[in-house]
Amino acid sequence: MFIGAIADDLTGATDLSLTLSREGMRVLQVVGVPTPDLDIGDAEAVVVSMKSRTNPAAEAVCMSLAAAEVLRGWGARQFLFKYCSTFDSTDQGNIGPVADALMTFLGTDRTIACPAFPTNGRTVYRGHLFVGDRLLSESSMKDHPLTPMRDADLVRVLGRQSGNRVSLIGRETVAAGDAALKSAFDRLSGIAIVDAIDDADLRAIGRAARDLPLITGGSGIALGLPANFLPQGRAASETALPVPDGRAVFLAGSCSAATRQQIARAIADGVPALKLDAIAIAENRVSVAEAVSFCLGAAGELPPLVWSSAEPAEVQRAQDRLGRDRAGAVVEAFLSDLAEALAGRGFNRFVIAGGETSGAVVTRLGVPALEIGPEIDPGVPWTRSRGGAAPLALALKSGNFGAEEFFLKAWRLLP
Ligand SMILES: Nc1ncnc2c1ncn2[C@@H]1O[C@H](COP(=O)(O)OP(=O)(O)O)[C@@H](O)[C@H]1O
Ligand SMILES: O=C(O)[C@@H](O)C(=O)COP(=O)(O)O
Repeated sequence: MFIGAIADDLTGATDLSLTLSREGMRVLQVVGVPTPDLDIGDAEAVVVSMKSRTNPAAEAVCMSLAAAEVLRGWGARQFLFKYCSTFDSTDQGNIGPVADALMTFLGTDRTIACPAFPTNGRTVYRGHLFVGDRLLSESSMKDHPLTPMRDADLVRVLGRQSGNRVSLIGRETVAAGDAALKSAFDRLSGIAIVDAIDDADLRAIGRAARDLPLITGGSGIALGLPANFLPQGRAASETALPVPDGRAVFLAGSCSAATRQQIARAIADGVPALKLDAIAIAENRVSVAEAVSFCLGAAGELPPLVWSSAEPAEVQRAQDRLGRDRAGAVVEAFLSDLAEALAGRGFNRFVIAGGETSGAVVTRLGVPALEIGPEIDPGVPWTRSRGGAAPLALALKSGNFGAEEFFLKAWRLLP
């Protein structure tokens, strides 16, 4: 086993697993902190998916260290802490506290932090994170329900979260060649935000990072890592992962701008849809049984969609009434109850939008591990459950990923 990765949410973990697998690595993604006796087969990278992004920092640290301990026991040669390409976090954490704790655990005084994912429009320049052409703080991430990002200066953002010194390795060093970049990493003390504006930068960073025990970043940071371990020319394999015949459902708890557009498009394309309201759920004015009947009764050709995704003003109203965490939790619990009920009624294909949402649903479905299948859109593969009950096909979409026609595109790609 070469790479042991710890991802702070489930969709982020599938995103990372897809990247490693497309770079030729045999990847196993596990859901939750695994027990040391889990059979990882011939996996060269194991990605532990957690649901720790918005937990209290001490809890996130504890879960991450437990995962690191198991990965070390399996012989991981390099550790990767994966967080969101939009650096989703608050001033309390969890990126800084988890990175600090992993550094101590691995006995290293240095690491890098680079959330860049240029294919999906996330670039880092002069330490500032851009989403498309906008600074992070001017993107729709400023209104995220759980981790509103209102500062694009990552040295400042991470500086507020970490006990380590946070510095910048700028693009001029990244572009200066492998030796210059490696020497910057060798001289580093603390955590360096590293600029990256395209995949060539990320591959250069990957090569220069070959001796770092710990790397932190988005999935893009993994582009250049497999080549440090694998024989040259190992081809990626994209295998379709069939599951037995069964029905499909779309579930969306992400309030991200891309997901809201994808929902509008699916409805315009004729997908039967049921909208949930967070306050109505909390006040028991809508029941899971009604949503189950809706899905069972959606007899047309296209799968049903159940969604709670809302504009920032509606999210704000729910949070004012219920509190931020409870508003999120009631929706996650509702969609998990629904998925569990549907899984018992012949549904075995789930397309789920949202990282926290996917984490809640997949945990409830009792899925211990995932195999990585073909890419639907950048950062989003089809996956198949491994272990647990009957195999499920799962497409777990990060809120802001995917083309406008994502839902039907994903469904049509199924074997
Ligand atoms: N209508 C709503 N009001 C308030 N919170 C909501 C609503 N719909 C969903 N949520 C919550 O917002 C959060 C969205 O996070 P997540 O699923 O990670 O999406 P993303 O991938 O876009 O970040 C979840 O906790 C979800 O339960
Ligand atoms: O890096 C990314 O952007 C994704 O892999 C990711 O982590 C997104 O998180 P969610 O938007 O919460 O799904």
